[in-house]
Parts: sequence; structure tokens; C-alpha cells
Amino acid sequence: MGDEDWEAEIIKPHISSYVPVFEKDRYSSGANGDTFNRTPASSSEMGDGSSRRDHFMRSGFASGRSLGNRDPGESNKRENTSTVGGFGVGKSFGNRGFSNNKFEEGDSSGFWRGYQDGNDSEALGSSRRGGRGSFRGCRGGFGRGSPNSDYEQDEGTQRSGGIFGSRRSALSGAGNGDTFQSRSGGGSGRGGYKGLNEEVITGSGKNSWKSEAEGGESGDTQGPKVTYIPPPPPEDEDSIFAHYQTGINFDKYDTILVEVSGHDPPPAILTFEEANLCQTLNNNIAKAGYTKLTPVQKYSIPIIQGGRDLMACAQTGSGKTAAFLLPILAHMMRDGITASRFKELQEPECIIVAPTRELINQIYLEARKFSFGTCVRAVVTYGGTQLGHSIRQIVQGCNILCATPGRLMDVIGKEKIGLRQVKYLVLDEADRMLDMGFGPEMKKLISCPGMPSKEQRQTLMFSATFPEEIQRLAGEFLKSNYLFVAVGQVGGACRDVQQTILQVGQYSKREKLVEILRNIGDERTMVFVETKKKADFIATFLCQEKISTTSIHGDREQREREQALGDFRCGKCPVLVATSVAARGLDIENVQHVINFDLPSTIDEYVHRIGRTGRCGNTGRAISFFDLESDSQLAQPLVKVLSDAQQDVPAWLEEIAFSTYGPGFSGNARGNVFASVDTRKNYHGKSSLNTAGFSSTQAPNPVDDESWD
Ligand SMILES: Nc1ncnc2c1ncn2[C@@H]1O[C@H](COP(=O)(O)OP(=O)(O)OP(=O)(O)O)[C@@H](O)[C@H]1O
Repeated sequence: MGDEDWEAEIIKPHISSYVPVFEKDRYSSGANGDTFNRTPASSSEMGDGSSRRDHFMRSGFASGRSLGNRDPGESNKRENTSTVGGFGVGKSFGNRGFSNNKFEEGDSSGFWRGYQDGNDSEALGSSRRGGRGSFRGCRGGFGRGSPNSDYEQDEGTQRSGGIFGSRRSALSGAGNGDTFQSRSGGGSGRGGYKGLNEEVITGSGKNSWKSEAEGGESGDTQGPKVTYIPPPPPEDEDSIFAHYQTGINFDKYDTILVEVSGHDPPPAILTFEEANLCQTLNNNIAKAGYTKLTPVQKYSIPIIQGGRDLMACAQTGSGKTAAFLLPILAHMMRDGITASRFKELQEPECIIVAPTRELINQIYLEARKFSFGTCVRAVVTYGGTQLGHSIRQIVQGCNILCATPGRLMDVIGKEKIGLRQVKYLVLDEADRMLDMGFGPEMKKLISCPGMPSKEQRQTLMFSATFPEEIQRLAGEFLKSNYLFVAVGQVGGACRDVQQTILQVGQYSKREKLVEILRNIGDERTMVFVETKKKADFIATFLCQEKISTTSIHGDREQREREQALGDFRCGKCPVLVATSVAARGLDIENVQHVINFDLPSTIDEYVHRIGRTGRCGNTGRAISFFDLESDSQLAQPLVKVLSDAQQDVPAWLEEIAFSTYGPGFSGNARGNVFASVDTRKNYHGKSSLNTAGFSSTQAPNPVDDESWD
């Protein structure tokens, strides 16, 4: 197959209407079938659906030779002959890559090689459209608003009004085509705004995951109607407070060194009682199974309660969400904040942003849990869902708005959200929110009319990784005397994850993966790959190997993504193949293994990915395939992450690390190193202490802060 053929394939819209072998057809009987207008007769849906299926059949399973040799009319023929949701059923591909439910290695390797030959770029930007992706789609609420709302219509047709009418053009740059960088591209293509109601995307070399973050609409005029309304989350108390157990290493958190820098930090607290929270909140905390604070909570809660801005860095799975939610809610409850229904303009006291739909929804569920039984109301909104639905939720009362950036700007633009009352602005995964993908959107947010200045609001940033340059950018958002809390090594991996790096070449990866998964059995495993296309390919391959698998990535429909995560969570599909869209923040019980089928381009990304296991004191395992041909640039930071986390470092990896860059290499490529401390070098005072918590050293006068800005 020539590259051109492959390219011709790859730019086709919609590649991933993929339902694994062991899943039922969900299109016809989705949980939310009554609200999801997947009308087969609709030209956009039908056309899209058929081309996706066609495309998938061509690209995912066909031999290299056959790719790209179809005439466009074939998609219709195939639509007529293949059942919706039939992907992964071997028979569907009998005359392509599959025969009688078997994967034809010979043919597929042709494809595989073509795929690997520099053509696995996700250069799909221009052809993407909306309506994709969300986890569970759980929405809370006090019921639905009027179904006759103006906002029932396609989000794509609602763009003209509002104060951000020109947002897209301002941000779209050269369009989306340059935002999906090939793994081998190594470019620094700056992304544009991805499209309607979606987060900003960008690409930087192999770091094409940025485009994955939302998988969304392709523009005002191109995208089909976004009608998806996710089912509301369960309202019963047991479901709201469902949680998993802390692990055997939970108490070891106390031994981690914590460094607080900045002027005059308040002392850490040691217990929930010391936080002096109101009774309802304490009850909710108890019902959530929390009995003991994690280190990031011990330090962050009093800092936030003290009205200080905060940048907090703590390892994956160590309770950062509650670290910001609890003090914010405590404050709101103490002030007697009450949601006010049916106000056309809602003015939340707190805005929380996160980079992916799944993550923001998870944060919302946590906020709903901790505010249970109070008058404080949290609402979530994110792209790929019907804007009208979001607005109906918002107008019923909104004290805490959890949103992805693109959708947040939309609801502000629609003048449904006013910013004047904002006391708290929280950036979860803050390094991601400030990088060149989301940074412009965040800057817009803080300059929106009505948004209190940084002096007037409290800005809180949390992540497990904080590259130095991002810390510097953060200064624009934070008061100069913000505090920096570092729990353990900034950007370090969670020590409860046992990390293994295996040298595996491209062409041996699938075999190795199957071998590992067969040994693992039914234990929940996330398999990370670099591209959306490969996610589908590997997921289907595993299904053919009778390993029950599903997949999540930015090109899957939102309904499909929800279904995939649901099936993974409940164990129905114990293997989830994912792109980096699932790398950050997701807190899924019992994920015992993470496999990096492809290593990511940055070490930060690696840290987040493996952090999907080993959470909250539980142990986990991460196995990464290191391909000498493509992963050498990661050798040195990997060695550092492994040794910092007290993991075995393979001799061969050490050798590569030092032969590639030499011992003096300090790694100044973006993401290849992580900051070890607060980058405000002017601080002389710092504290290093363990989380049993004793007072920290005084920092110098905050005036010193100005000099690093
Ligand atoms: N004090 C606590 N006691 C018991 N469980 C806790 C406590 N704090 C948090 N948890 C639980 O630990 C899990 C991980 O928390 P959370 O998702 O907030 O981690 P995180 O630090 O934000 O991780 P990531 O960096 O991956 O986003 C969640 O299931 C949460 O409910």
C-alpha cells in the first residue's frame, strides 16, 4: 500500500464506530435510546455511520494492499450488507483481514507495516465532527427543563450570538489539519481551536493526544446535530457514595516528603476534625469512606481555607479532587450558599475546569457526593452533549460549574453563566490546562467580562505533573503570593505502581500483548496506544483473540465512549484500549494493570497513564513496550522516573539513555524533564517535611515573587 492510499483513508471522517466482538449492538437499544436521535434516515448520521463503518473495515482489517482501493460508492453497499454494531465480528471482515473469525496475520502485517510507516498520524482534524465522547454522561439535577428550549437545536447553529461569537476564528489558526501530528513528525505544530464547543487541540510532535482530548465537533457548519443527552447518574444514596477501598499502602502516604513554598503558609492539618467542616460535609466524607486525610489534603485544605492561591502537585490517585472540593464546599456551606432555580443567568461561586469530558464528569460526581443533602448545587457541562440539555441543567441552579473549556466558553457566550460571583477558579490537570492547547482558552476565560481579577478570586491548580515552563505561565493566573505544595517528587510516578519496561519492537507488540493479557486473565487492564486508529485496530484484534475488549478514544461517539467505560468499569470488558484521552484523572476501581503498547512522547504523559492503576494506596502494575526505533528519546526521563520511584531500571535502558544523550544531558525538550520544585527560584525559604505535618519554614516576603514572573 502506498502512503497516499493510506492517507486517503485516514482523512475520511469517522473511523470508529466499533463495537467489540463480545458486545451487543448498542445502537439499537442504548440506555438512552429515547433521547438519542440516531435517526438512520438523517443524512448526517447515515452518511457518517456508513462511511465510518466502511472506513473501519478498510483500514482496521484490510490488508495493506487493499487499503484505499475502493470506490466511494462502496460504503453504501457495505452499509446495506453489514449490521450496525457488527464490528469485530470476524465474519464481517471475511474477505478482508479476517477470515472465519481469524485474523490473517499475513495480510494484516501488510497493513500493519503500512500503518507503521509513518502513516499513523491522526491527521484527521479537518474531517472530524462532533458529538463524540463522554464518560458515563452522568448528569445530576432537579429534573429537566422545558423541552422547547431554544437550545434543543444543533450546537452548530447556535454560534452566532453571544460575546464569544468570534472565538473560533480567533483561535482556529490554520485549521485542524496541522493539529494532529504524526508520531514521527516531531513538529511543533501549534494547534487551533478544535471546533464548536470543543476544547482546544494542538499537536506537538508525538504528543498528538491533545487532539484526543475531546474528539469533537468540526465546525459550525460541518458538524451534525449534537443531540446526545447522557442518562442522569443514579440518585440513590448507595450509588452516590459508592467507593472503593483504600489499599495497603494508604498509610505509607504519611512518609512522603512534602515541600511547601511561598510566603507564610498555614500549618498542615492532620485530621478531618481539624478542618472544622460542617456536620453535613463531615457526614458525607464519612459516607464516602474517608477516615484519614491524604498528604495533599492535609496541606491544601488549610491553604484554601486560608484564602490563598495554590499550585499543588501530588502523585496520581492521592486525593487531589477532595483536596480542593472539601474546602470550597465547606466555605459555601458555611456561607449558606443556596442554588437558585430558574434564573436565566446563573452565577456560580466556583468554576472547575478539566481537560477531558470523562474527567470533568468524574469531578462533578465527587462534587455532587460531597454536597449531598445541602443546598449547594453542582452542574456539569461538556462538549458532545446537547447544549440545550446543559443549559437546562444550569438554569435550575448552579453554584459549582464543572466544565470542559470549550463548553464553558459556550455557556458563557450564551449568557447563561455569569462570572461575577466566582470566588474559586479550579484548574484540574492544570499543566494540561495551561499548555498551548488549552492555554488560550484559559486566558480567554480569565479575561471574560465579569470574571473577578486574580486578586479578587482564589485560583487553585492541581496536577501530578508541573513542567517548569507551565509553572511560569501559571503566574498569570495566580496571585503573586500563591503557595506551592509538592507532595514527593514533582512529576514523579506513584510508587505503588510496579513499573516494567520491556524492549519490544513494533512487529512483536501484538503477540506480546496477547501473551501478557492471557497471563493477566480477567484483571482490569488499560492498554494505551498512540493513535485512535490503532486503538480500534488493537481492540478489534484482541476481540478476535477472544479477549473481551473495548476502546475509548476521541473519534468514538459519546454514547460509545460511555458504553466502553461502563463496560470496563463493571468488568464486562476487562480490557480497555485507550488513547491518551484516558490518561489523566480517571479513577476506575480495580484497574490492576496498565500496558503502554506504545509509549507516549512525554514523560509526564507516561506518569499520568500509569497512574490509572495503583490508586489510593492500592498496588498496580505497568508494563511498557519500549521500541528502540521510536522511543529512545524517552529513555533518559524514564530512567529518572523509574529510579525516583525506586523501581528496577533495566541495564539496557540505562545504556540507551546515556548513549543517546550522554551523562550530561539535562533534557530540555518539552516534557522530557520535570520540575523538582517550585520554579520560583527566588524563594530561599522552603520546607521539607513529612506529612505527619509540622510547620514549614517561612518563605521570604512575597515581593520576591514578582521577579520570576
Ligand atoms: N482521604 C481519603 N480517604 C479515602 N479515599 C480517598 C481519600 N481521598 C481520596 N480518596 C479516593 O482516592 C481515589 C483517588 O482520588 P483522586 O481521583 O482525587 O486522585 P487524584 O490525585 O486526583 O489522581 P489523578 O492525579 O490521577 O487525577 C478516589 O477514589 C477518591 O475517592
